[in-house]
Amino acid sequence: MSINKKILRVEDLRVYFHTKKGDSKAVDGNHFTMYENETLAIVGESGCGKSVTAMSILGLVSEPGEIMPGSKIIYMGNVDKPEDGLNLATATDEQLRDVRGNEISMIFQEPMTSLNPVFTVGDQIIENITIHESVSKEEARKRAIDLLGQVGISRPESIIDNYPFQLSGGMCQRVMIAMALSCNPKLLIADEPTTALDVTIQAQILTLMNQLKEKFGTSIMLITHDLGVVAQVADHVNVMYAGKVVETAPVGELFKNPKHPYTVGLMHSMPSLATEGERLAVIKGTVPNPLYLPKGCHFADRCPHVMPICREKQPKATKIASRHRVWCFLYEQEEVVQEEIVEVEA
Ligand SMILES: Nc1ncnc2c1ncn2[C@@H]1O[C@H](COP(=O)(O)OP(=O)(O)OP(=O)(O)O)[C@@H](O)[C@H]1O
Repeated sequence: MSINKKILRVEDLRVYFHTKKGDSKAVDGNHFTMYENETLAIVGESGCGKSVTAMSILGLVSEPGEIMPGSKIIYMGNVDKPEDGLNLATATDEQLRDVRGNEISMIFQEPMTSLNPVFTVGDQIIENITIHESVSKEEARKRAIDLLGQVGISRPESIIDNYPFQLSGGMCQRVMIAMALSCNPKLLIADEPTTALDVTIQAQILTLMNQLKEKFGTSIMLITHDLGVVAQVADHVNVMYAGKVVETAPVGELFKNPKHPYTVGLMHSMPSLATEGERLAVIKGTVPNPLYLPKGCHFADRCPHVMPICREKQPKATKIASRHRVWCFLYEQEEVVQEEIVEVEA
């Protein structure tokens, strides 16, 4: 199987919020790689660090948050030295501004609140285009109409002059996607882009995102807590728990052969995956407070297979199959390759 070009490599990403009570370790040692033309879903319960991971990539972590020294977020799109990449964790404000919007765009959960209510959708898309490129207003308007058409809005030449409140939630999310795509980003980060929409519109937006990925070769990071959404659109999945990726795998492989007890628990709590008549399982206990993370595996207190070693130290990555890794002591005893730094390749 040929693998696309790498676009982002995250190594040992730690993001701490320095609070009066101590350091809240929102992200605590994340590793992953993203590829062109691939949708990576980041899945996990509320508070596990999905959004903070995305904000760090965009350089949007603000005080009291800090991307800790040693963290690497290597972006390999259009940068001066693609072979070295640009470390977004240590980039200057100017470099970050340049990457944001031009190279990496983001769409958020609430399309209505992300759009400015006092400007027409056209004004907002046109402004986004003209900030990043030197094109005339007429040319930018033409592009905006074209983009609105591409995201499935009918009569784009009239909708362009509407205000956000004149459009439905699903239409607003399409406008947000058009805006995010207006500068041909290499990487699109979508943070729960469909949670505020009803189920039919959700499906349409997810299909649209997949079509756009194919068409533009964009790499998409999709943040969600919904495994149904993951199954529908992801190529690859990172399962996060309490600030860390605990399992990473191609989507088919993850659903067929989940390894981490947390991944298995998540799957058993998903209605469409439970066998008929089977009661939905709930993962007992709660996510640890990021102020007081345990010394060993963060999932130990909730794990049905917990062993003494799990409370003593953190597991390393174990290779299960091509691009499938798990961080769990259950598998460290198997004869498989273990790695300190994970470059998830074939
Ligand atoms: N400004 C802040 N100050 C202190 N802690 C913060 C701040 N922002 C986020 N956190 C903490 O970081 C942790 C991770 O939050 P994050 O929003 O990334 O979770 P998430 O997985 O995206 O959850 P959700 O699905 O609910 O959005 C949480 O424990 C949260 O309380």
